[in-house]
Amino acid sequence: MNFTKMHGCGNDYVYVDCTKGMIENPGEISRKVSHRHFGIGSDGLILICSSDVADFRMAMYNADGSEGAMCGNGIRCVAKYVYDKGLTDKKNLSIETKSGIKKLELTVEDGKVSLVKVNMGAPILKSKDIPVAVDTDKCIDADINVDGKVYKVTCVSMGNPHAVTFIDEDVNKFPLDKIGPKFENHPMFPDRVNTEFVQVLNRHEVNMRVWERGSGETLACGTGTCATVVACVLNGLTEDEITVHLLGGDILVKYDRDNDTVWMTGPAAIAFEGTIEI
Ligand SMILES: N[C@@H](CCC[C@H](N)C(=O)O)C(=O)O
Repeated sequence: MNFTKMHGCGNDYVYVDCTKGMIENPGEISRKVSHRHFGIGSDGLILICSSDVADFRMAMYNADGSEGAMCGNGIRCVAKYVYDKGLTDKKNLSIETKSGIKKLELTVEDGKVSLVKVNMGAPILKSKDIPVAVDTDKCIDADINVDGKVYKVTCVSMGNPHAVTFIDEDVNKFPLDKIGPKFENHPMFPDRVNTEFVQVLNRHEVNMRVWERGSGETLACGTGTCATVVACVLNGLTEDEITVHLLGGDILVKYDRDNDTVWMTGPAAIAFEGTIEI
């Protein structure tokens, strides 16, 4: 199988061009290629497919083989892949995902995509649609007891479920590997959850670390940055356009409340290419 290893702010996936034919058992292949010691090493697998309703279709799988409906860093990399490799010459693309069709604007420098702006659509706030098992219509600044400690969470779906947790301490010192899995598998989240731990720096910047459903700690999460900015705005903590600092780089997110639309802008990069026997 030919592959291209790409990343958006260090959130790395193995990308496979399936425009001429699908691969079988993508979940199993994702588990295999993602392994950092016995595989290629990645946060999961992303398939680039043809679409009947958009320019391309993206299918994404986490490192544990589960399928995700949307991937913010992944969709920017798909845009770079199809443009840089000449599968399209369009700088305005539509990409079908399991959470709908997303529109993207590509910035091209020296013939290569450097930055991608994505219309991520409207955030989903209704508890039952995220899903979050609480008896309130929305889950904003709600208490959650994890490992004997009460945290405040705001839950948002950007096509996939996120629990945004604001913390006062230095996010880099937070014991994510211990607490992250407890959020992911907490009974409040029937489909498991991606959790963002967020330290607000000022009204224009936050630091964020993420524990992703199905992949563990990653260096960045695009949908997670969008959920974070929506949560920041809903809790009155920041302006509606802010920079999210992640372990792997920065992403700019704007929550346009008037049009109930989230915009995400960030980089996409190719790390290396190769062939693997599967
Ligand atoms: N890294 C992603 C999100 C990937 C999917 C997630 N782990 C899930 O299961 O929902 C991003 O950049 O958005």
